[in-house]
Amino acid sequence: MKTKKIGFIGGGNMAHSLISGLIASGHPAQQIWVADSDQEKLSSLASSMHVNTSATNDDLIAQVEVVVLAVKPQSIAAVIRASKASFNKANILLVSIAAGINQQSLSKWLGADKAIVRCMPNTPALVQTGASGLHANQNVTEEQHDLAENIMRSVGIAVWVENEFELDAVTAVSGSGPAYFFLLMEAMEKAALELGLSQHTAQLLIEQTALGAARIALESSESPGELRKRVTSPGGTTEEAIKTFEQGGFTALVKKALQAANDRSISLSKELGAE
Ligand SMILES: NC(=O)C1=CN([C@@H]2O[C@H](COP(=O)(O)OP(=O)(O)OC[C@H]3O[C@@H](n4cnc5c(N)ncnc54)[C@H](O)[C@@H]3O)[C@@H](O)[C@H]2O)C=CC1
Ligand SMILES: O=C(O)[C@@H]1CCC=N1
Repeated sequence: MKTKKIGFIGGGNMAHSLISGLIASGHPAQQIWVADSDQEKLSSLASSMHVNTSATNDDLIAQVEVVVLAVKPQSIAAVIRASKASFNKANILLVSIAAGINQQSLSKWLGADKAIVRCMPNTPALVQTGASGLHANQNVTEEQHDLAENIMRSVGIAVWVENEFELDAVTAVSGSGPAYFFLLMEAMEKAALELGLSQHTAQLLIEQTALGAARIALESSESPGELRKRVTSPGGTTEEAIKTFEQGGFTALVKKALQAANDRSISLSKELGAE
């Protein structure tokens, strides 16, 4: 995998996370190409990460064996259509990370015989703690399947889903998921300031607590519910906080929020997909 040439069309937030993670995991920067219509962004990416840059998307496609399409969902159709001739190159694999753009649309724009992996990563790839869901179409060879998995594995965990619709749920759970935890951290920080802690102390305690909770959940065989009970002493402080969360409809609200993200992934595919 280390010898594979990987190209990123779009060098924004998610490409930055993936490229940083790839380099940190040992993938040579010289084997990575980036193209971005924003020249300033491209230059800053090249100088901070020492990756190759391509003047155009077509130049990039000519250089690499796998293209990770990392532009906004609204730009996917135009980007693929504009480079369709370049994508005709043999044995090229397209990995799309766009939310809500389905295999059917990608195949229509690119060609029904093309190898496509639809993937939903997340930004913790930046620190090699990413979580990705992947789905391959029928044209993806075993080697390409392993290649896509290896790229995502080098920046975290990678899970294949059998049914493509599961990627809408993956998007709602882990694609958008980091933002939910950040929202909770933001809210906790505001509350901590009101309780009299300094910003520095509050931030330090909250970040370490989030890390500790995630590590215990990962390393323990107990469920989050059981782990929560271990913190919750009868008649104690946690019980009061949990009661307050539930009185405010916390669990129901989380369900509603994830459903909304899942539904947005589906509606994006209708709004932006090929007819
Ligand atoms: N940000 C996130 O947490 C996640 C994002 N995604 C998906 O990743 C994709 C990219 O998202 P972000 O990185 O957040 O967006 P972004 O806006 O930070 O990056 C997109 C980049 O594409 C460039 N671009 C636009 N048109 C282009 C073109 N024609 N050719 C080459 N480059 C072009 C822009 O200049 C920009 O640098 C989206 O489709 C999104 O759904 C998936 C998982 C998580
Ligand atoms: O918000 C979005 O649409 C993208 C996809 C998952 C995370 N960010």
